[in-house]
Amino acid sequence: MIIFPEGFLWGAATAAYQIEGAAREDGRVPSIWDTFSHTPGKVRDGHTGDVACDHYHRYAEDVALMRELGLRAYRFSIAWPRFGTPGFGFYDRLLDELLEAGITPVATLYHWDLPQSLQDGGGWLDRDTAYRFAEYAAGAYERLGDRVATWTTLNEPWVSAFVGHGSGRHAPGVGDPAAAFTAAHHLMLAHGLAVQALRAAGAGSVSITLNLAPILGDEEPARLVDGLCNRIFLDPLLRGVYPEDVLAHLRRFTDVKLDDLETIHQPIDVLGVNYYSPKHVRTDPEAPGHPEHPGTEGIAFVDPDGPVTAMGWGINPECLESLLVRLSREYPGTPLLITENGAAFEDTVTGDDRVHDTDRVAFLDAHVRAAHAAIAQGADLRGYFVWSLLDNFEWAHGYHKRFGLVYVDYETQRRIRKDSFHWYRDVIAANGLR
Ligand SMILES: CO[C@H](O)c1c[n+]2c([nH]1)[C@H](O)[C@@H](O)[C@H](O)[C@H]2CO
Repeated sequence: MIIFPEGFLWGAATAAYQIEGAAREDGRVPSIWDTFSHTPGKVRDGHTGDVACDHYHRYAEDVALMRELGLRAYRFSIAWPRFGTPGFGFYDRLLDELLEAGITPVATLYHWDLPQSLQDGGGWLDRDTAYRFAEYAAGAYERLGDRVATWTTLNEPWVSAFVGHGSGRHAPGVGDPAAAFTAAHHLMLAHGLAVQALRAAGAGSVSITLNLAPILGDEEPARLVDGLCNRIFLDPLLRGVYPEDVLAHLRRFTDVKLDDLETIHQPIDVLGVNYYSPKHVRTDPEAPGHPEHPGTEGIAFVDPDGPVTAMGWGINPECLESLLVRLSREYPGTPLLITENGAAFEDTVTGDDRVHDTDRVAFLDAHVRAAHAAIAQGADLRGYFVWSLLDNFEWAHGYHKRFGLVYVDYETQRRIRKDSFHWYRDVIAANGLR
């Protein structure tokens, strides 16, 4: 029997644009993802978050599913586009429902849905946006701070910066390496300013969530890509410095003012870690480089061999274990939360109205065991959040990729519990695995 520490925070995670819908309801203003998804060719089959899982209206039913799971915590994001509108009252209703169900709310302030009006003013390429974010953070705390247990400033600044501004595969759809590094810096500045604002308002627990991945393969390219993906955020946020190799690299692309490190380096109470899969690289003089990793000419990003998920991502629980152990040794003193781990597989509803997602159960089982192995090696891991509670809008893939413990029939909005839902319910009840 594998038993987790007493009080281990078993959770599930979602994000506003991916599940809420009600895109134009109660005063919600457009975000960059409304603009992006309504731009032909950006999202598969023209899917948008206009309706999504209709969670804005069905939140009580979804919290009942969380209660049935026995979730200790629920990670969701607050839509900045609803801030300052009548629709912001949705979060009062959601929080009251969660607390009534005995579920600890973990709120992300920014999960990629920047108000389009700020994008029109430069977005993350404009330093001013960082200050607007801190004002939003303080205002959200004023409204909801009495009920949110942990505030997460940003979800995955690497994706916002390098997928949104490097390749342009995500909103706002900019394809410019210099813009990517500038956005990355301003996002970290936004984090630091928001932490200061949250602390000043009285916030007890503050965090940030990073997507982190071990970089496997040839040593030299792996070191560079580790710098561009992992250390470019970990070091400023947790050490107050840009790593020298990363600084030299990013200076090839941008002369953005970088002397904000004291602001960026705010003490946080927990580091959120989103882990799905490692990256694999090798030296290849012919390789053109990767637009989401600017300056990687001569480095090939290799497809994983072995089993993959429906996203084509390698299945490698051992890398979760090694990542958590590395973080605890190289960045000691910051407790960790796995804020996302999960997998998309081709789910089908069988005649008995079930979804026998054995692949997902196997994936989650292996990664929960890896998390436990990391704790056994000293990692201060406080919790594990499955991505995701519900099937939902998977960004540029639209609704074609299903990550949920609960299947969503988007035609009827019916929720169907997958086998992984029942498996996870039993893990939480046992606080571990057989
Ligand atoms: C490489 O995976 C990234 O870390 C990552 C994967 N995911 C994420 N980040 C985002 O935080 C979610 O909004 C996605 O829905 C989810 C599934 O794609």
